[in-house]
Amino acid sequence: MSAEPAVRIVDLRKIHGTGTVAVTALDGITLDFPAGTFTAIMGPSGSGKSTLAQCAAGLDRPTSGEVAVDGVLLNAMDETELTVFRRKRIGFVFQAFNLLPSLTAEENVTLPLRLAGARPTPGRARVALATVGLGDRAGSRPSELSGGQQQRVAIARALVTAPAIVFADEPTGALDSGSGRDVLRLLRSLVDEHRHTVIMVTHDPVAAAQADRVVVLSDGRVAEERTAEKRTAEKAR
Ligand SMILES: Nc1ncnc2c1ncn2[C@@H]1O[C@H](COP(=O)(O)OP(=O)(O)OP(=O)(O)O)[C@@H](O)[C@H]1O
Repeated sequence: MSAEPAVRIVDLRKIHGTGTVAVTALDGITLDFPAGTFTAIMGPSGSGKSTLAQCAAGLDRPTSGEVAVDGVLLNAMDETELTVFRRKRIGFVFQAFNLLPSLTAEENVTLPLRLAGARPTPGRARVALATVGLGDRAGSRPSELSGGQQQRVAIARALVTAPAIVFADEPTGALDSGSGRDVLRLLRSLVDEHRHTVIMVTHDPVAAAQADRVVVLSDGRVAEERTAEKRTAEKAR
């Protein structure tokens, strides 16, 4: 096992805007996200959850502080290096799925590989789609899939590069409760069965209950950290 956490953030600060409209979204956050764990980030609206995920995933730049993914410091990278690194090592799942409507499930899934300059074999996408339970839907376009299935394609797309970390920002926010439950079970199984590392932003306590650890933010700071004792006890059995 790698001694490095999948993600380490140290004294992370983010100020949006400048002068009189400046908003401190993150006010000194230090957290480790160990490999093979599932963490939920909770907190009231405006507490900094999405900003934390965006900065930790290299989609936004912190004002100060450090972000390391799999031991690699993101701060020092220029935009091109960051883009290349993100494509290979970081998966992101959005509330609104963000699939390209004209592409099949398989083409959506292989997009990160093609953007990274690789010529993916069909097998890569099939494995990722099979992992999310959609091995038989490779040729379907998003409009032919339910919301839950589209989100699972988006998860397969996030997994296809074998990333060090998968970020999910309100992944069940656009789904009915049944499909949402399926997506949460899938995220859980990615951690339990495939040793992926997941960080999920959520408002929903039911969603957060799937995680090993819940980090609660308030005004850009860590207000509380809880580990799921029940789950930890179950795992130990
Ligand atoms: N691009 C931006 N420009 C200016 N202010 C921003 C920007 N993004 C976020 N903020 C502000 O930063 C603070 C944290 O926002 P953030 O979206 O991270 O919170 P959140 O906890 O994810 O909220 P929500 O649950 O409503 O999505 C808020 O006060 C927000 O208004």
